[in-house]
Amino acid sequence: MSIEQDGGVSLLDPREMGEADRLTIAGGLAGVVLMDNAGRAVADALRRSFPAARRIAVLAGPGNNGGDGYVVGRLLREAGLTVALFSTGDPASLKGDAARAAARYPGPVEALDAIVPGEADVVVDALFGAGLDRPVSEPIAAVMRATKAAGVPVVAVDLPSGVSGASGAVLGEAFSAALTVTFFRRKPGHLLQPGRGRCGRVVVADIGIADDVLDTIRPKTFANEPELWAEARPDPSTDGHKYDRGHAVVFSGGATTSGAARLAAMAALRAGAGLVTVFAPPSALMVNAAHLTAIMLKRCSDASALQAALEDARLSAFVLGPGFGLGEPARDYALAVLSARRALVLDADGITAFAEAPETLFAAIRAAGSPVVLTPHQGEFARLFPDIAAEGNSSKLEKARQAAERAGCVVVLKGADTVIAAPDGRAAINATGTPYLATAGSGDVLSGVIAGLLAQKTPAFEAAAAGVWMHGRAAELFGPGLIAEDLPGLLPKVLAELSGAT
Ligand SMILES: NC(=O)C1=CN([C@@H]2O[C@H](COP(=O)(O)OP(=O)(O)OC[C@H]3O[C@@H](n4cnc5c(N)ncnc54)[C@H](OP(=O)(O)O)[C@@H]3O)[C@@H](O)[C@H]2O)[C@@H](O)CC1
Ligand SMILES: [K+]
Repeated sequence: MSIEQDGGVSLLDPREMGEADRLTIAGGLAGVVLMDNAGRAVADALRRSFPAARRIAVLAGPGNNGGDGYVVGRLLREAGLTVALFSTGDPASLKGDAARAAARYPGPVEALDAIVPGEADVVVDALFGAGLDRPVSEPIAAVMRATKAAGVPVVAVDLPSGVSGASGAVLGEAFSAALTVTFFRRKPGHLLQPGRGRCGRVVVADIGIADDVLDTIRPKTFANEPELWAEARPDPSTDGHKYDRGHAVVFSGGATTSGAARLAAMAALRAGAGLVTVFAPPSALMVNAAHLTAIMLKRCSDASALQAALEDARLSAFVLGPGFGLGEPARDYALAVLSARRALVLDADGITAFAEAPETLFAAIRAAGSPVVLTPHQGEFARLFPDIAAEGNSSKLEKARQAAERAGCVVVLKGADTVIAAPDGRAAINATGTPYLATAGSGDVLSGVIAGLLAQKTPAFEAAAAGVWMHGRAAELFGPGLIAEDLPGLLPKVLAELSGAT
């Protein structure tokens, strides 16, 4: 059994992980063996990451996460390290596998508040894992604060204590780990913020749970990584005609706000659309003409002109919103594209334009049945889904899922941990990108990339997920000083990476 499991892209919430555990035990592997394997994986990862560490403090909680801690303590002692173990309660009150692990621990068990964190080279956090269900309160929180203040590196078992595995929320006090060792598959809390920022490096350990338990569990939450959508990506076959790669259309706003459409159009072209046209109102024709070369330009003065243009069935994917302006034209154009059953990316003003009448939009999306992707940031999301946004207890993952189900289309809820959700319940959490992506026009580029993939017939969920990943990866390749204009030009490098990798 190797320590590091490939992990795969599936993410398991605590309930699903419990099922993986039960299925494995029902298949004949004892729970105590799973716990032993978990503890061994943590001990090994710790020794590899901190080879010079000699004095280890283990903080053990009241459940099975604490049980893992007793195993770690025992194995590190056997390896010749100096281990002190501090427990939240009387070890005699532990149950099941944790009680058995504690019984095999060969050293003294001290009270939690006896710890002097500065005397340890590494602290093992085995307080709470998947079972955390309420904020960490005093006196445990005080010990966590003292440990943090001492600046000793923390190795977290499964999750940094205080981080919810399901939502990434910080419940009360939480550790910031240097290394987190989790088991079988990552959990949503390892990717959703603020949890992701508390995990440090995440290692996924093989503890003997077979991959085929996933056939029964059928997880619907994923890390947004190429494995998730590699097969759905357009086939860049060499002998195709440009029309085989689709024709994307981006609607331009007026003369002074037309740059956003050009950013989206360039991104759609770089993402592989065969042709891209900017549809511009008469006032913005000249400024667009002055800036566009490979991208075509067409006058579109009102909804009836658009209706006429939609007669051309080759126009396959549309972007509406970037710099477009609010009000009636935005609504009319979106509804016209939907009634012509074309793929649509609705962003920015295109989303806000439906703030007063979201049901009109959702009904049109359902009637169209064509691929539709909404790309709101938090503020735009709250305009379209005010009740879902205001729900204090639901995670970003749940919010995006509920919104996708209600709207009947793919929803990309943007941020440092962008969530892409489909109406069938699938959701992916993205981790590519840098803080430099928070720059003017960055969202316009994203909508263009997604439209470029939709134009090539990539299904909506995969197009949105791949687009978000590629957008973030482009930013990573550029680094500091990024502006939105840089992003489309970086897409060829990203595509080359993907072709090499998949
Ligand atoms: N599943 C698997 O495949 C495997 C799982 N394994 C390991 O098991 C871990 C999950 O174990 P778990 O379910 O016992 O939960 P865990 O995180 O120990 O916490 C539960 C305890 O904490 C308590 N409690 C909760 N919140 C609290 C708070 N704020 N403040 C105070 N107390 C609080 C709660 O108390 P109660 O609510 O009953 O009062 C209960 O006693 C998992 O993370 C992994 O490390 C591995 O061994 C191998 C295979
Ligand atoms: K922990």
